[in-house]
Amino acid sequence: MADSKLKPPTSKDKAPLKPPAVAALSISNLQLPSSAQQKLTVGSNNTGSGSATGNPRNKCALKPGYSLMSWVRLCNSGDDLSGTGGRVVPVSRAELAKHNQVNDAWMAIRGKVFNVTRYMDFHPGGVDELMRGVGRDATKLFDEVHAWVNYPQLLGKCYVGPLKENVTAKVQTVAIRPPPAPTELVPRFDWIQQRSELTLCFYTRRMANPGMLLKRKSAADALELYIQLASSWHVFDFKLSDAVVWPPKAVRVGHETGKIEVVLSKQVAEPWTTYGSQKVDKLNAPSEEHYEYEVLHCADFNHDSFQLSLQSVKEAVLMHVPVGYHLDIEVPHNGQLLERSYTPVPHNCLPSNSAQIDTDSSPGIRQDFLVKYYENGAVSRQLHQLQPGATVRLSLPRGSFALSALEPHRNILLLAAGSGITPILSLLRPLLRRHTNRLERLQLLYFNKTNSDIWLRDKLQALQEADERFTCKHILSQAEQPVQCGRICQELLAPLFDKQQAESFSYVAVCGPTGFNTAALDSLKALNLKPEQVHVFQG
Ligand code: HEM
Repeated sequence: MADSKLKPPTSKDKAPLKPPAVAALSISNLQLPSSAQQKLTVGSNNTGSGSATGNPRNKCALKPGYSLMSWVRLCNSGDDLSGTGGRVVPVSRAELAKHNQVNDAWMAIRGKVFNVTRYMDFHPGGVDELMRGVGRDATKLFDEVHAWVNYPQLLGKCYVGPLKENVTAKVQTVAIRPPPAPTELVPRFDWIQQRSELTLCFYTRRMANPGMLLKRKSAADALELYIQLASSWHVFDFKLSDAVVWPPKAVRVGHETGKIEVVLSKQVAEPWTTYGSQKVDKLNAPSEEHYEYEVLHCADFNHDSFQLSLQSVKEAVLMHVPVGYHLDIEVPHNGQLLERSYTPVPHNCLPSNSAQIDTDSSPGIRQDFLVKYYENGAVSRQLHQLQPGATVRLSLPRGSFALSALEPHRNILLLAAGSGITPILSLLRPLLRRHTNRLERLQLLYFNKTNSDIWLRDKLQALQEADERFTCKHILSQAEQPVQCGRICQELLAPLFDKQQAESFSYVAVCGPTGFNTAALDSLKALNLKPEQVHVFQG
């Protein structure tokens, strides 16, 4: 009997039916899906053009040392892969055309220019194929070959800047976004009302970890709501029966239930016969990728960090960031735009002395950050100088953390170093409040140089006292007694993965600087943890 898997390919087989295995890779969080790794291991030993996945397409054998893992390492090495020294530089088409050599290769995809010079030898389709797209807008070509490839993540560190005069490309971002897979979830809408309130409800899926962006419109009976599910957006454009008060009275996003509720006060308290009407578009992403925010508060937090609280200008948007996702803060400097990723800090984690500032503003109108100040860090230096009222821009939520991946795990270890604590903080509450497969143990090992570098010690201590399942251990590299002294290494972690122990950890989330993340990943691999048991956030 013929094995269908071994059948020679037909031209139909070449159509992009392949599951987007590569899309699961995240540079920003260093997570390697097992399938991607396998593919690479085999691919790098191949001599022909056969595919490691058994998918007989035009994949090339990669030279030793040019695996996907090596690319991830290079991306996290701090090397300047974009060649712009971390600056975002707008690029004209004429300028783009000049970078068309193998040793100087730029490429535009969906209005963004990437320097792919260092990626050449890592490209699974080979150098010659990649060269077909350099020096020009390669969006169409890229999509024809492999629309599913998650290039924003793979090339995140190669980003040069936006392609100038790129109005059409911006529109294309919306239009060309790969259509959702047939199984893709579409949020279900429902509504309920009281005399004075209207509640809009959206049901996604358990553990969907949705993001949300609510936009005020000029008319008081209209609003736009965008729901983010992984990398896709669903847009609900509402025309309500009557006027409502902005901002909403409450917004609730259930991490576990996947349910979103937006509670609006009616301007006139009376029963409505219907909520109004809405148009849904499941392919569109918000047309704007950045939103204006003004500084509410910028004040030192400890000897080398500060708290930055931002509020949407004119309260125009309300944003809920999915657990483990980050926002890019864009700040102008000398005619250029500097950008860096920061994970917002949950309100309940903020130092209590910041409570004087506007704590009651509707959740999501405000975003709070703890920022480490680097003497040579252009972005942190700029942000530190901001006065209340100054404006910056925030991107849409970005990331690829899958909360659902943690659902089967009841013993979870968190490894954080320095300011890498911020994405970890966003996990604490959702994990401890999880009802399904209730957590047994959540342990945080928090690595710092000295005591004075520890962020939010009191808050972590209070959580430990409030919930016996949570423990936090501080590990200092320049220790003052009596805390534990050390650095991340296999010996330190080994006892936590002793299979003889009933409570050995089965999942680890890591966030710190590159060196820390790499050391953690190496140690965890040596302790036989599989890629799907580890998530690394970029520090
Ligand atoms: C626009 C010019 C490009 C061309 C003509 C091209 C061509 C190809 C070809 C022919 C393959 C083998 C296809 C196959 O497996 O069937 C391939 C694979 C691949 N390319 Fe490209 N490529 C281009 C740009 C890029 C860029 C910019 C990236 C960076 C993110 C990239 C990442 C990949 C990856 C990850 C694979 C493996 C895909 C898989 O396993 O399914 N390519 N490419």
